[in-house]
Amino acid sequence: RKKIILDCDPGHDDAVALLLAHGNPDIELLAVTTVVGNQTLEKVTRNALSVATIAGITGVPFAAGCDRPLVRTIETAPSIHGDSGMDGPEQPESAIELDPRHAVDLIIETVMAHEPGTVTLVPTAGLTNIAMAARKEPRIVERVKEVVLMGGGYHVGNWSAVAEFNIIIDPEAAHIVFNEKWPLVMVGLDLTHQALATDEVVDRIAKIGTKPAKFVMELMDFFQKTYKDAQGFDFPPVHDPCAVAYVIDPTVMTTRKVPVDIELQGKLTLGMTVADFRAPAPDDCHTSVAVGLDHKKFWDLVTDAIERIGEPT
Ligand SMILES: Nc1ccc([C@@H]2N[C@H](CO)[C@@H](O)[C@H]2O)cc1
Ligand SMILES: [Ca+2]
Repeated sequence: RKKIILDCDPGHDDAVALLLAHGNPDIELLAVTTVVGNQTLEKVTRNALSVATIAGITGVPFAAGCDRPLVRTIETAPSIHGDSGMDGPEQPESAIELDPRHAVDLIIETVMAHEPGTVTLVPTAGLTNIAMAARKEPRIVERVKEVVLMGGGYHVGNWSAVAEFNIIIDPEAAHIVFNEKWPLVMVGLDLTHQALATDEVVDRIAKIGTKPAKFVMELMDFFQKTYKDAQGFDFPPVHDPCAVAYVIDPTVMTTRKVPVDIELQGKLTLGMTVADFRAPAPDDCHTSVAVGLDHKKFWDLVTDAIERIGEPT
């Protein structure tokens, strides 16, 4: 099974990523960590524990991490995720206790406790925790199997004309993460804007008929409304589970090996993930970007995972 640490900011799509990681039999979820992003750290952490309660996730440590970016001020996304960060469904009170460790320490300890080259980091939020972990314990960089992150976009932005939210809210952290020499797959908006929760997809999920399926339905209903109002999409792109799907089955998408770096100075381009498609890619290129999604294979993975979760509570 593939061992992963999910670093997230639930977030409607983070919640689906967590359900996919929990429900898919090929994934061993070693730890879940939260970071400020879609909403404040307190809110996204509460949301993560709510999802764990609904999905019946036990025996997996959940730890909260950084409550603000490395340098800049906090910027959240209530226009998309609402005031709670996961508006739409009723939120259960969670009985799950947070791990007392800081997320950065949980990430470091988990990576160092497993064989080199066996743990994949799956960030689906700003990269503050990941950058801090690499600075506090540089040995994790060569020990991690790979970083598969939802973030960025080589031709698409959503928080500025050319920058994606997870990158631009902490561009200094992203610069650190993209410039460490670990293998890194950027699952950016170019890919995730193909992962639309169409009516057909939502109907498939509704037919599962369990509480977790109903929870996802209510998430998608809210997400569809805000994505329509805020970004003019007919259906919401469910970004974060695309990163988990790649870890499960890399054939779910095509990728290109290209150098990527993060703009830190540009007035118009701050936070842009600049990908250099000029051929040939340097031999020591450690970054790839996701290009084309197999939509059916992706949604098959998501609906299968929700079915496997069943009715845990
Ligand atoms: N408009 C908007 C802003 C932030 C996000 C969150 N950031 C990433 C997509 O930009 C995902 O991880 C998602 O949780 C999605 C839409
Ligand atoms: Ca997210």
